[in-house]
Amino acid sequence: MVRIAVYGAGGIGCYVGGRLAATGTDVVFIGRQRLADELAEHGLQLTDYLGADLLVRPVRYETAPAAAADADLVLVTVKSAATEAAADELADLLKPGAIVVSFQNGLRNGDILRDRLKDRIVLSGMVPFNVLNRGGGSFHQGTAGGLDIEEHPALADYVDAFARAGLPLTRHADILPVQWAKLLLNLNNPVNALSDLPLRDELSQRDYRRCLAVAQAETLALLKAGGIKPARLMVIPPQHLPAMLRLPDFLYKRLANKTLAIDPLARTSMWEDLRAGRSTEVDFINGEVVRLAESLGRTAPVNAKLIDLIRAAESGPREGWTGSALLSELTKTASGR
Ligand SMILES: NC(=O)C1=CN([C@@H]2O[C@H](COP(=O)(O)OP(=O)(O)OC[C@H]3O[C@@H](n4cnc5c(N)ncnc54)[C@H](OP(=O)(O)O)[C@@H]3O)[C@@H](O)[C@H]2O)C=CC1
Ligand SMILES: CC(C)(CO)C(=O)C(=O)O
Repeated sequence: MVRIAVYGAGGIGCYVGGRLAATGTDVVFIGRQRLADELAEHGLQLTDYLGADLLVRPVRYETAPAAAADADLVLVTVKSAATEAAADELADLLKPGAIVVSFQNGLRNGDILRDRLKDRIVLSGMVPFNVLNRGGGSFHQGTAGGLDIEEHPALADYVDAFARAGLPLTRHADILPVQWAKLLLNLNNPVNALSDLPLRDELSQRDYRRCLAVAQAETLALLKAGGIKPARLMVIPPQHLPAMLRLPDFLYKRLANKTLAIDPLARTSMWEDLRAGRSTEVDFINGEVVRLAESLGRTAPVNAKLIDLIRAAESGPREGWTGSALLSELTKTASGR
């Protein structure tokens, strides 16, 4: 039987690993003592937007990296800033030929792992859905989706386990367009974190959506200039996202109800980071847009401004931004005022 290790088992790791464990796969979770204690006390409870409710108990949750030593497949689910350290911890431990998958946001985590984990198969993956850590060992999937992953023949041994877990793997010959498409959606992370609202409430307000639209429009123009075509992850093609976001509320809601089920609990991972007083992944999301712009001899003022605002929020509490105040800040920036 294959053994799977989840390295950095927080929101995504506990949820994905938990769904696998709930359907009979051998999973070891590796992460922090506070979660080890929570799961020892309560077990791992997994709920989703469709009403699923699973309890996994007992859970093998370890805090020492060595617990990954005999894994055939390692799912890396630390936040992006922790990837280098995780890779260094795993480098001398993992079996040669072990498969390591980055199920993280951003574009660079796979490369960071690949550089440090020679003789292993390193693949990039993408998690399209939202997971909320509700505390007490309870994790909630708030939006729809399976898992996307870079194609490799060695994945054949795992496809059934993920399908059984209700998280089927969609395999891609080229994952970069998928990662860029996800990054376009993650441009909402700073807007959501600054709004201090649940995702659904935030997206139901046109001014916040217009903030996201200006960040996406800036990014789409740069992708076009750079010859990068983001994949289509939703019914709406990526190029049409800003226009959809700018629709008046009643039209947007009508369209969103048909295409995008978000439950009222969902928040972004960046909101969770700000709330917990951690540094965020803004440099791995909006920072990629700024770097793309620089590589093309251009600028990305809206994304650069969002980075500045998140940095300020990381260094101290502040009331949530209203949509109109944030929009005026971003449009002032975009027009160079
Ligand atoms: N949450 C979501 O809804 C989604 C998240 N993602 C992406 O998935 C990735 C994971 O996010 P998420 O699960 O929310 O993050 P979490 O912070 O919830 O989980 C990561 C966990 O890893 C722990 N950790 C960090 N470094 C190590 C290490 N060296 N060894 C062991 N444990 C470690 C962290 O502890 P500590 O905090 O103490 O460092 C934390 O508990 C991110 O890239 C995120 O953007 C993608 C889609 C949706
Ligand atoms: C699923 C999504 C887009 C929003 O929750 C996300 O990736 C995140 O929170 O980081």
